[in-house]
Amino acid sequence: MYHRLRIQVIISTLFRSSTTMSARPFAPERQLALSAVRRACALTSSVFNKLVKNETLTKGDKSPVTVGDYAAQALISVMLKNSFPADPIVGEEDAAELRVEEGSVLRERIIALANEALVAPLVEGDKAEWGIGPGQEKTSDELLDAIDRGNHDGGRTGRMWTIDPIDGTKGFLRGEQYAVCVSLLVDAQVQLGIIGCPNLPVDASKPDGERGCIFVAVRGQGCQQIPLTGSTETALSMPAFTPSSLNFLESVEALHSSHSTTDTISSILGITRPPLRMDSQAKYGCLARGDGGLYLRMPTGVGYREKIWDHAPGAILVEEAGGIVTDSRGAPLDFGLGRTLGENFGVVAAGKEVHSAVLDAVQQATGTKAKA
Ligand SMILES: Nc1ncnc2c1ncn2[C@@H]1O[C@H](COP(=O)(O)O)[C@@H](O)[C@H]1OP(=O)(O)O
Ligand SMILES: [Mg+2]
Ligand SMILES: [Mg+2]
Ligand SMILES: [Mg+2]
Repeated sequence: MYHRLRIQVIISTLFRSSTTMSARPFAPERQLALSAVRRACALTSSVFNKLVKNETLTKGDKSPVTVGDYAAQALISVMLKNSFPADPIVGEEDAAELRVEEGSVLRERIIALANEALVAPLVEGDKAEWGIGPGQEKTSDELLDAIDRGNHDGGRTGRMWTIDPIDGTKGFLRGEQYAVCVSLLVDAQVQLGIIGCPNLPVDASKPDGERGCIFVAVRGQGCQQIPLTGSTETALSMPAFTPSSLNFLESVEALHSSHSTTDTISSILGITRPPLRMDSQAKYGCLARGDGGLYLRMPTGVGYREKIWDHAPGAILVEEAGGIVTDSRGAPLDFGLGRTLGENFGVVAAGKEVHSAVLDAVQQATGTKAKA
């Protein structure tokens, strides 16, 4: 009797844990991508500390970013290939320039950094079968091939990952905000988004407190924040804003998003609080947790096409935290057009309560026609 009961308890415990694991779509992808982003954040922080802070490479020199970009994309791509070998990747970087520089200091640095990140000891949640941990070095050719696996053209159907190994390069060089960004698209819909922000305060009300957060969202499973150095997950949901309590999140770089257009929109909406300017997709994470009520990205001119890796991870964070993300005409962002979002009509991300008022204001400010 005692044995039967014990067996039943064991079976039901096993059943419960296996159903919770298998019942959650994209659980393996989430776990692996979290680990990859965490490792890539450690890599990029070490590039900053070793090469930028002590000015081994000057800030005017593009190479520290290049080293970090390539090495982080190689690392993430190797990890994705180990577990999901059939999934293509739309990554920002490609290795063409590195291939002609065999033996160069730059290339050797990149290989060493990627391998250092791959062989770092396993932490909670990591699995050796992901091809990480001691002894898991890759050759130069394997790492260059991994970078080039990011050459996929994108498209309307099938599974594909996006990687932006360092988003917000200007912020990275200033020692301010930047982000490591990964997403999984299935038939052009974002199903998983992960953004690692090594320099972002864990709590916006404590700007001098602990720094380093990861934001993660799976479609239908909400948006969570996890400290970079821990595993405690905090569910995020956007607070309800009204125009009087709203403030903008926008790019630091006026070339990336028109500050003057947002100023006009701000006065149409009667917003009095100053904008919160920061680089990178950290803005989407901050919006999801309520540090600001509205992220606007208004084109500064014709010609620039937004890239899918610059918006797919962020968009799902905001949607899963209860917000709405569209272009400035009210149309959904289309991640099925290829590597870019096609024609660029900006981005409007905001809470449900204010999104349509913002679209109206954008229409007034720019003379464009917003969809109902
Ligand atoms: N003219 C432009 N308009 C909008 N975004 C741009 C433009 N030029 C570069 N970007 C991209 O903006 C992102 C950073 O945005 P933010 O200002 O919000 O931090 C980067 O991915 C950067 O791409 P890239 O990595 O190729 O430089
Ligand atoms: Mg980017
Ligand atoms: Mg980038
Ligand atoms: Mg770039």
